Amino acid sequence: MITDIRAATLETLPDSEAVALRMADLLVEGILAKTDGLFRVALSGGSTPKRLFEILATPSRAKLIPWERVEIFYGDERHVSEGHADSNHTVGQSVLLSRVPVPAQNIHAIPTGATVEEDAKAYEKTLQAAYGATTLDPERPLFDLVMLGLGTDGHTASLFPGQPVLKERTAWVGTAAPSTAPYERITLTYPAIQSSALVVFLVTGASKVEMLERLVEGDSSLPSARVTSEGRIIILADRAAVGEDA
Ligand SMILES: O=C(O)[C@H](O)[C@@H](O)[C@H](O)[C@H](O)COP(=O)(O)O
Repeated sequence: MITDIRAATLETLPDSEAVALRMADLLVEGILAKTDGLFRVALSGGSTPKRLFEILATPSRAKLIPWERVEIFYGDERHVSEGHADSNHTVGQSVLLSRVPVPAQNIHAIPTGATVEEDAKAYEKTLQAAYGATTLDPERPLFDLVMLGLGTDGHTASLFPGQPVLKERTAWVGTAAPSTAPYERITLTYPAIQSSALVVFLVTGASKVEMLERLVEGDSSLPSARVTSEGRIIILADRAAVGEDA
């Protein structure tokens, strides 16, 4: 049964630290509950996840996780050279992945060394190899957890307003060239995000008040509000993003 954003659970937490801690708990719970195969997670980009990554890398938390059973993907990537400061993988690698014993073969950065179309195709092949099929089975989600952020224009991953990739219903990975953000982008498409047991939005800060309100209302003019899941959708927001701190 497909869940849409209007059926999402909104959890309001005191501050961004509490949001990061709650996300860390959800990840630990999910990983420990997974008994058949690797726990496949798509990390979100931008600045919000950084504190979560720091928390997961702290020894007291890291030792709770059987990292050999975790397989890391990204929801999207900026099409910049490997190691570029604005790359989502550069942040993920430096703040978390280089500090925990997740096997290197379980880490799948989105390639950025060829053309954006070639790299998107290559990433789709990586996803299909991990999944073991080239078509998505609604009964068998591609991801155990997809983490998403919320942009101040209502985008999520790199599903930006007005981009052709919003119409993609077959490919698992697409590209975007938003005029409102630097760099070309590679992104999971809606069908790939929908193939998930759990989608969690992380939304913090007063700058997100308007978009969070419209997301929760299911305003389908926002790309983020068109996200669906074969499983559950949770929105973790702090009081500032909900507008309670005003
Ligand atoms: O690559 C990216 O930028 C992200 O994937 C993007 O979708 C991000 O999650 C939102 O723009 C929120 O970004 P902040 O967390 O920095 O507000």
